[in-house]
Amino acid sequence: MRIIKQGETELVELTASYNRVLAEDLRADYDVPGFDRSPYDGYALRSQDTSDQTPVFFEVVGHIGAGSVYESYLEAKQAVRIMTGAAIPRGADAVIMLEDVTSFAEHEKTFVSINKKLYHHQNISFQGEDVKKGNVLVEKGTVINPGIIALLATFGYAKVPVKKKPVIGVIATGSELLEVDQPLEPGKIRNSNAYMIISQLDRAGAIATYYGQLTDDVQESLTKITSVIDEVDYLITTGGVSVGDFDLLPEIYQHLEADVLFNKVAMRPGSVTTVAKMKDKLLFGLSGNPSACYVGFELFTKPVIDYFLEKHEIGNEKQVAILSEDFSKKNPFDRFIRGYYYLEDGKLYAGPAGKDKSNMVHSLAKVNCFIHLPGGDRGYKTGDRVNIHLLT
Ligand SMILES: Nc1nc2c(c(=O)[nH]1)N[C@H]1C(S)=C(S)[C@@H](COP(=O)(O)OP(=O)(O)OC[C@H]3O[C@@H](n4cnc5c(N)ncnc54)[C@H](O)[C@@H]3O)O[C@H]1N2
Ligand code: MOO
Ligand SMILES: [Mg+2]
Repeated sequence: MRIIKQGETELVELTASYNRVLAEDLRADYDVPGFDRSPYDGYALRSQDTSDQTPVFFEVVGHIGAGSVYESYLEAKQAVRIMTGAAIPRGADAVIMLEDVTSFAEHEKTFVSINKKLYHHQNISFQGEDVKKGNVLVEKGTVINPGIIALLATFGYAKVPVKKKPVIGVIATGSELLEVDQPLEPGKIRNSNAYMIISQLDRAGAIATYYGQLTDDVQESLTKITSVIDEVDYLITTGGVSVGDFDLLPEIYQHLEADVLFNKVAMRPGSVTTVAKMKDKLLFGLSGNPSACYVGFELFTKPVIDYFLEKHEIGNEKQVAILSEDFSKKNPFDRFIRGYYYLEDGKLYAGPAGKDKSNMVHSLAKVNCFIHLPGGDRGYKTGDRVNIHLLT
């Protein structure tokens, strides 16, 4: 976090601002409502003229819908037929609903008979009762949701200042990899990590640029990384970071003269997660194992994206849940179980989303959280309270 940069601001159309990160405080530059208005279809009148002892007849002197204004001043025993959202006429201090009056005509004038005492300010939606001018309504760093879109429109943001998305390159490494449209061959597998990461990047609010897959060849990898590094803010590779004969990333970092910040993490899965710094760019060396790759991204890349976007919350939201299954095997390292959380009877539970091995892919389909089990000399039991990281 200390060495990474934060992104710039750009203006986007209001309709394109959903899910983006607000780059400036959203401040009210006028009261909402901007004028006292009627919350009902009815008649605006002076409450002092009403009575519950005897019916009072009011002359209907005007008729306004939302968007129109009654220009005159309302006098004693006068009423203006007014629709929901229309400005309260000057002189009026209350509104009676249409259902509560009887209207009749006499000498080409219209009257309403009212049999009810209204109080001062009854049924008025006041200027500023929703939003007061000058208030900060949404702080910068907030992800824009549909409600915020409504506020942005209310305050005239045809263009919205949002944080620029980081551009993050994705490269898959491994001579065993086939592209998704290729038929299977002996010993080979389809590259799933790249597409998984591209969608994780999308979910995290970044722009993914996919540079394809490379074989385990130092020169090929060096050429590729060098040629694309200037196009991106950060670069993610998957595979080749462990200690195997064809795990070439450590050597590649050396050739690139990248500063390896760490190349092992005391956790499972994702223990091989490596991060190196090259000029002002970070190179994320995520594991080739699908589950380890997924976890490495969420724990290490996602927070960097959040920071770049200057979000309020860095990293995934944490909660405490009740464990729904035993994890009796003790483990010296912290584990991040690919989990599934659910609410039942008002309580939050979490259990494994499938088999918990770092080389497995099936459990990722159901995962909506990680269950963080700190390493130590004991296992965990059903009913234990555990921290979870929400992924939704
Ligand atoms: N002697 C040791 N062996 C291993 C260790 C160790 O500490 N000592 N660590 C293990 C752990 S933990 C992990 S995790 C893996 C990490 O492997 P790499 O990051 O080097 O990844 P690869 O060797 O390239 O591939 C591992 C595995 O994942 C498959 N893979 C690779 N790329 C993709 C992709 N794009 N889509 C789907 N699957 C992919 C690959 O075929 C391998 O099966 O190392 C352990 N070994
Ligand atoms: O990185 Mo490995 O997945 O710890 O299993
Ligand atoms: Mg390997």
